[in-house]
Amino acid sequence: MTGTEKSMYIGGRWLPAVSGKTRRIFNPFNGQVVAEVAEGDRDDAKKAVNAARQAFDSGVWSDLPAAERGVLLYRLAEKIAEQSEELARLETLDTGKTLEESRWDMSDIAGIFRYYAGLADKDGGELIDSPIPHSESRVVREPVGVCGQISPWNYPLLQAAWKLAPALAAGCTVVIKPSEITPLTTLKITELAAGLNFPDGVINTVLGPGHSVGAELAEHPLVDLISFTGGIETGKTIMRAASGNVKKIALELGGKNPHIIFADADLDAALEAVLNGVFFHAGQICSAGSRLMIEDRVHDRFVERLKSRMAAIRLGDGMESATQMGPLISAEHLAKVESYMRVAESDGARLELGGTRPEAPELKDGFFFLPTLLTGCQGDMRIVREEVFGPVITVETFSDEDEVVELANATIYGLAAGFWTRDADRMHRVARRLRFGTVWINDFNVYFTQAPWGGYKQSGLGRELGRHGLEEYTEVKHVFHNHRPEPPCWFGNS
Ligand SMILES: NC(=O)c1ccc[n+]([C@@H]2O[C@H](COP(=O)([O-])OP(=O)(O)OC[C@H]3O[C@@H](n4cnc5c(N)ncnc54)[C@H](O)[C@@H]3O)[C@@H](O)[C@H]2O)c1
Ligand SMILES: C[N+](C)(C)CC=O
Repeated sequence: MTGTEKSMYIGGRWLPAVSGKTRRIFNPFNGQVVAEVAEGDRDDAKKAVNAARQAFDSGVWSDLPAAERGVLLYRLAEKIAEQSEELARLETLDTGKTLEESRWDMSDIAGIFRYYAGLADKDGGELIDSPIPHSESRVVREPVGVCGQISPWNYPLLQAAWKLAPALAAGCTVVIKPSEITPLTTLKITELAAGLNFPDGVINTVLGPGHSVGAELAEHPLVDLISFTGGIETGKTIMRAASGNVKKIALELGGKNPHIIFADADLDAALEAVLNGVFFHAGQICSAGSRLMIEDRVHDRFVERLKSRMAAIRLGDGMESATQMGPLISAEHLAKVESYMRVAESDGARLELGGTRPEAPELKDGFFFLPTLLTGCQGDMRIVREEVFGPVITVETFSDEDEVVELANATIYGLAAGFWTRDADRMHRVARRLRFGTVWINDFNVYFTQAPWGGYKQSGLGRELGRHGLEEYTEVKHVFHNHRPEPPCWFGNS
């Protein structure tokens, strides 16, 4: 690690925490310390907000022609692409996910910055057909202002990029806070950005816990928008905190995502999608298809095949090319996933596979949990209703379309859902009826920069990615210009 990677970046300077505290960052594969970083608190967050406020109000970024902002974002994208292998390795060290997954993320991330670099100058506003003679009516989009951005540990840099790129393209200034346990790649791209000509105070990176640094960003009266990705309960806390100055809020929260297999589906392709849908990053994905719903006519056959494929998944060090699934993020999270096995058992679910930590001696120092399959599940079981965020699949059966749509929609979540069928009419019917922000037909867990991402119901507010992701960071202003003002005489003549 270099000196700068240990500090926070505030107002164009690398700074230690005001308190002088630091935090150790661990590799979830073996529990070894991989870095030590500054551990900020509310004072550091306040400094960063003030720097972002000053930069925004000075117009040094927001008044720049959007095309020029785009050029800088494009340069940052190129730096990310050049350094993608180092970034991917850092992400794997920090999260335990396989290097192959981290490489995909990094390639996506460079693309996200390129996309918003290109979009920055594409919205020149809109002329409205004014009903008032001799007047002009225009609608323009302007940057919201200072944005607090809080990201989670499962996709540290990807989720940060979904926030940073559109906010900067829109002309906002930002204070980003990565998860306290996975700050390394966010620090690294801050370093890359610092090497370019972003004006001081436009990008500020603060480190530290959610309950202090994150809470300060959510509460601070000089922050105009808070964008958060993480758990539902934290999202609710942030909504409450943001109400003090009626901040704009963007929330990307959890999911419990149905993956529906109709009997007429291409079952070979569906089986692969079920595996990808849950066992990427050991199931620590907001859109994991952990709630599998199989039509009863094909249930037994599908479950047997799934079980044997799951049993063959190779666990190990994300850095090794043979590894297919890495560890969970931490000992605490492992304990939480494990505790769900007792919940499942008392709910009456049948354990078909896994359900414990692996016994292999080479995995003993990591936070591993075996790929786990639970059958005989019902929609009202806690194991089906709650987000486990681990390598765990629950299986329910159904016998017709109405039944499965009703069951799938009976959840507080609404992030994503997918279904497999060869029936074209059913594709339209079911896609329309599922109440989720993303619906996949004959696929699962597909997301890309050009299409919006976000949740219905308690899975969130607002959208990231695509043009919608840029609009989140703008205010809409109506400018009315009367070219021939005449006295209205409403109150008589003077
Ligand atoms: N919808 C999506 O696109 C999406 C993407 C990734 C992750 N997620 C969700 O994220 C969750 C896992 O991430 P996590 O465990 O890091 O979530 P988390 O809610 O515990 O933490 C997320 C971030 O919020 C901060 N935080 C915690 N308490 C805070 C508070 N009181 N005020 C302000 N900030 C606070 C944390 O420090 C961290 O940076 C899962 O529920 C997952 O589904 C959703
Ligand atoms: C949004 N996504 C799928 C990249 C990560 C969710 O945890």
